Amino acid sequence: MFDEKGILFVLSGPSGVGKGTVRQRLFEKETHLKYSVSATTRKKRPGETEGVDYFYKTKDAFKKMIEQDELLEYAEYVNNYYGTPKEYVEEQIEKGKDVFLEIEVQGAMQVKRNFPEGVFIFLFPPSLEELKNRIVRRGTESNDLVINRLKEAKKEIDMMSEYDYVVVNDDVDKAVEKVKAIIVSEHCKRDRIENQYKKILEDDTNVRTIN
Ligand SMILES: Nc1ncnc2c1ncn2[C@@H]1O[C@H](COP(=O)(O)OP(=O)(O)OP(=O)(O)O)[C@@H](O)[C@H]1O
Ligand SMILES: Nc1nc2c(ncn2[C@@H]2O[C@H](COP(=O)(O)O)[C@@H](O)[C@H]2O)c(=O)[nH]1
Repeated sequence: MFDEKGILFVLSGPSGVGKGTVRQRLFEKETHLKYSVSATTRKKRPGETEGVDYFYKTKDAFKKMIEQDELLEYAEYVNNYYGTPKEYVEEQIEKGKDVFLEIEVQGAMQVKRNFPEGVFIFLFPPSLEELKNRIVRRGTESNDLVINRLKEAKKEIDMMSEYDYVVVNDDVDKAVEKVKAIIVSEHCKRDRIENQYKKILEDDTNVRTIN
């Protein structure tokens, strides 16, 4: 009702916790959200599509994006670069659209520094064992890479207190409902703080007479 700018929602958490799964289910229900497709230097996995899952870049092309200040944030994660193209996010927020980022923790902390009005949600695994099982079951990483991702996971979980919200992903539907509730709650908050209420306080025309 009162919002002019959109809200930036940042979902992060360790690899394999279910960020992509929760995000996909959320987008089936919350069609107003805009997903920011990241750039990465990692190789395309079977079933992934350029421009839908990621913009796949060489290391040189990625470094050029950094030099030209095209990224809102970026991080080196398990020997690859990942980053959020800035222009799309800024355009959508200006147009009043809510933007959703699904990124790892180092990048989320950069966004928090540069865009503190964002909303930061940490997706938490039921246990480290279940996290490991999920990455292994997904079958996209070699055993060495699973171990590297789990080592990163412990560092990432240590940063959890920096987030506005923590959602445990034991059940996907329940986790999605919680993220939806966060979105509604943040809109209610912003409606109150946008200072638009001053227009109502200054408008005397409706309180003088009936008809
Ligand atoms: N609540 C859940 N219960 C059981 N399995 C789940 C749950 N959520 C996700 N999974 C499964 O766990 C695996 C990892 O999920 P997903 O790929 O969404 O994680 P991610 O956090 O996006 O990982 P990455 O950061 O590596 O991209 C997938 O096989 C997915 O089907
Ligand atoms: N800092 C950023 N992290 C990102 C971005 N896009 C994705 N990611 C995260 O990287 C890891 C690994 O992803 P995977 O697709 O190789 O499994 C995962 O935690 C993603 O959420 C980004 O733009 N910036």
